Amino acid sequence: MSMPTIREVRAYTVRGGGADYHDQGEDHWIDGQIATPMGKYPEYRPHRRNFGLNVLGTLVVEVEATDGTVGFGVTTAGELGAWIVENHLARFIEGTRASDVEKLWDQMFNATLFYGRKGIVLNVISGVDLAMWDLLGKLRDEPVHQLLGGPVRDELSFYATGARPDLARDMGFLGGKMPLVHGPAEGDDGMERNLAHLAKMREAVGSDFWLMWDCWMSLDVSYATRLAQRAREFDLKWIEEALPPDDYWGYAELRRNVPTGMWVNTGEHEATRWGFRMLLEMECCDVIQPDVGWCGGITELLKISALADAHGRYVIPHGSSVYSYHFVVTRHNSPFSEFLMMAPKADRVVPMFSPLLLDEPVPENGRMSVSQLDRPGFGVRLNPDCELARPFTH
Ligand SMILES: C[C@H](O)[C@H](O)[C@@H](O)[C@@H](O)C(=O)O
Ligand SMILES: [Mg+2]
Repeated sequence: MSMPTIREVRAYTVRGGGADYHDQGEDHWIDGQIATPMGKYPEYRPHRRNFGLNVLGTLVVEVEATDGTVGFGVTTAGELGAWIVENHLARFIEGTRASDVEKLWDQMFNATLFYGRKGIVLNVISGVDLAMWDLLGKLRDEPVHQLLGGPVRDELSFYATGARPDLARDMGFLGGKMPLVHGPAEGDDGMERNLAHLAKMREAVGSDFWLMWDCWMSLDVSYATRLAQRAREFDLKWIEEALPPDDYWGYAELRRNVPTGMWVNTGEHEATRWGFRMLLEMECCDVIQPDVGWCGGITELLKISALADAHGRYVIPHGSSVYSYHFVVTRHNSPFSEFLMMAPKADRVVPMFSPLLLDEPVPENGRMSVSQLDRPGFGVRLNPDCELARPFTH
């Protein structure tokens, strides 16, 4: 088969869930009080929408091949991302061979280096890259996991992220990762309240269930060290993203400080092989957690993962639903996956990118068979009920 080229790229935005899963209505657990780097300002403490966690919205990138086949990818980037795709990246995408993902990635990254490197530009590059892999799978009539070398196991197993690990246990998950509620600005009282909550959850779930804390970049080395040491009593499995992403030195120190056996995990706000090289070479963490929609897409995640493997580290991607599943199932050093509980009360399993995608598989009893991923590309469709806007055209 001769490989078609890309005829057109289109960038759309959509609000309310989807890839910007923090873009939820009121009373969602994900927007309750959670420790954040903005928690030192009392007015921005009660919920994260206050300081604009949901400002970006979802970016949907569609790539249409000359034979009419359309691939798409989603990420968190909204209008800003749409502008970058339409006004800058389109020149590299259109006319490229649908299988030339490496060359396209290299061109997009190098052409944006003067204002990119991390953050929203890498989200956008990731979105385009996911669209290209989806297209390639559809053109070859194969799931993306086959394009990546094929599954190394028959099923995926999941831990749940949400406010109710006690309910996640009953739903069959391996463990529950809770948001830390109180940050350093809330002093000793906040520390005691965090520990009391962990104690209560350990009591509720028993001893054979993982419990973790997601600290969402909110702590400093001293607070995180004290928290981790005191959490040992309650068998905390890992402490996640305890520090700001640029504090590689702090992570290395924290990793030396935590009790033996407790993991220090991080990386969901890190990007590219160079960012992860810092985390790995500086021995910042036990597990890296790249988000395939933010770190550079599948093309870059393959490199990050190989680097982690050479350092003897697990790669447990952050969220990202099918975009993660197709990758995780092909890697020996990705033995389990995250599932984000997007039901407002974290009391039932709903698709992670709801309502944007149709056919999005979800775990049952904490597991998912690879056969649920056996559709061309990433195997999902855009929900026609979600109103897409195309703010810019080129
Ligand atoms: C619960 C955390 O604060 C984030 O909302 C969560 O999305 C992320 O950090 C995660 O690891 O899933
Ligand atoms: Mg996290």
